[in-house]
Amino acid sequence: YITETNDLMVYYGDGPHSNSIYYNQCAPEVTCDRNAIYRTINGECNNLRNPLWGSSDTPYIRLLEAAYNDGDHEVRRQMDGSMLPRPRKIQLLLFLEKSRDFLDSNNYHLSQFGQWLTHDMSLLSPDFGGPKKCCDIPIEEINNNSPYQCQLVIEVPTNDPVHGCNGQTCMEFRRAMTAAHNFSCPVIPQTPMNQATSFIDSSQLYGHKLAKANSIRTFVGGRLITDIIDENEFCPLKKRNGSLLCNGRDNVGICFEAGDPRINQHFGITSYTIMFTRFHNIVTEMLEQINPHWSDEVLYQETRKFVGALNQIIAYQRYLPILLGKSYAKRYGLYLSEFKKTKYNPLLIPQLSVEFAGGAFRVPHNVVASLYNYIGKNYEILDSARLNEFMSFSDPLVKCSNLDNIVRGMTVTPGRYFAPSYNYLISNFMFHGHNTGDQDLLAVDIQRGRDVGVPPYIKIREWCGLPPIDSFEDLLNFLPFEDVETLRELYATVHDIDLLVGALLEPPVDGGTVGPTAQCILADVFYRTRFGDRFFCDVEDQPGSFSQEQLDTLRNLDLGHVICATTEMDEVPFDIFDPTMYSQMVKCQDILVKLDLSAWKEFP
Ligand code: HEM
Ligand SMILES: [Ca+2]
Repeated sequence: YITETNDLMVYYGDGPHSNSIYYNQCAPEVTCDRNAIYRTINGECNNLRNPLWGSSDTPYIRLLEAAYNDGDHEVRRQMDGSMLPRPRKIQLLLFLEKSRDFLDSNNYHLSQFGQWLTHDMSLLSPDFGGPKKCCDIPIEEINNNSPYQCQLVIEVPTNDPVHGCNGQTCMEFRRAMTAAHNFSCPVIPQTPMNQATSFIDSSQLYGHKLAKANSIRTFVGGRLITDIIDENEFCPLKKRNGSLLCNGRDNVGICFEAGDPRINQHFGITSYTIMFTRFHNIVTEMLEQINPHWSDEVLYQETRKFVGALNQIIAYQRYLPILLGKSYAKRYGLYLSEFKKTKYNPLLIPQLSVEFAGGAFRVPHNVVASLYNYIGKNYEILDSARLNEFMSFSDPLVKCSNLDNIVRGMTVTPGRYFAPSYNYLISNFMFHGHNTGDQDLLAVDIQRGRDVGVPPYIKIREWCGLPPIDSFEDLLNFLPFEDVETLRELYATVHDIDLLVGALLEPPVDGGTVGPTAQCILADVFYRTRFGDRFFCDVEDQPGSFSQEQLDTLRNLDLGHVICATTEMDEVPFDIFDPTMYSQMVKCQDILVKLDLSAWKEFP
């Protein structure tokens, strides 16, 4: 089940970790229309032999055996049988002192496009059943008999330098939904379920399931539903009550609906969803002008296909080279070429791995910056906001031109340099003001890895073919002495280190922003989501493949066109990830001429 394509290990679907039990015993029967020219909303029938591959509500695959103490769900132990170090303790000893923000040569769109892409591919949802608040259970009473959801709440030491003085002894954490617990499929060990479509198909905008997708369509002229506030178009408003993220705060008036439930998480992701919703409606109107005979359904699907392809192009042409390094991305088939189109491989399972969603793709949390600037038309700083205080709180976005000012700020402000740490605010006060209480994203990420049975760092490094590590001393080849000493203090042996901890400490690869272990796990998934996607933008000879002319149009578009078309900004950096201080600006009116859809004109 393993072949080598340019040295990259590719697991095929009949391998031992491909969840065949789920597909054979528990998954619904699906019949596919082989001639369908559009993707289904939930991703089914992309792979015609295994119609559920890549669709929403399917299990993540594992690259390696799950690491659980009891082979099912209990958090793994260290080699000497002792408990792993507490996640918050790891944050405090190893990372917190490095949590200041240094300026990067990329702007905020690097982190924001990254999160936007994550929400397209992965929704590893916590289980919100059981007790309302896990921290209501006294922390010393938590054990294996506690409600499943609450077994891994995060303990805050009493001498915590940040929270010790305010008396917070517990941070909320809920175990992930699994096939066995939440989808009545007896998969052992516990296997988390992906509620997103793993394909890069803009399902975070349109919905990962049909009912959601339909609920945000107007069914007129291909448009998505919007609400107008002060003459500007926003995602539709919904009631706060019952909404995952808006619910937990006082004084919140605005709560948006969109394809993905995380739209209200913070104003960066909210702004992106609003921009892409506006962009959909602009494109669909342009298509209607060119093809007045097209029905609502055709307009909607053609626009969805257009937007999905554009996001793939931004991901592979613009984002991945910065993340993984351009030469590596090219070498491993992750860069699109005009001359060599993507050849679809139906044997490749287009699922995300547990190691990716529960570990490696969280490393870029290290580029999330603490402060967001509102910047005006003349580049004056109007205001700035702490990220953590505006999580689940979109109200300020809809006032005056604030969305435009935030997006301008994200464009012209250098982002956070990829340091081996998360910023101080999300390390201590994430969701500040929310009724969950303050959280530590790094501790959550470490805990999530353990929750879903991610194997330890050294094992994964080895799987990646990196030089073997047998002792803490071996780590000195690439880690600073102090970090190795702290790791030695925290963990029983070098084989016990958590994936996220090791991957975050590794110095970045040449030309990229993540270390070699994260690079390898990310490459594995982005290879699958390209070559395992029958509707990938430049796949030829499938029903619904783009014409060469259409593809040429799409390839000339970028995130900058979306920003120009949907905000009041009248110029953007030539390279959209470069903050202006490093980059030349281009006028929106000049670049928007490229948004010319004549290649879509149909001659009846
Ligand atoms: C911009 C600010 C961001 C914030 C406030 C944020 C916050 C969060 C939170 C609260 C979670 C849930 C953690 C859990 O319960 O396990 C999460 C998950 C995750 N984040 Fe972020 N994140 C941000 C940006 C990013 C970026 C830039 C990336 C990567 C490029 C990223 C990748 C992920 C991934 C892969 C997950 C797991 C998602 C899933 O499968 O459900 N995030 N993030
Ligand atoms: Ca998707």
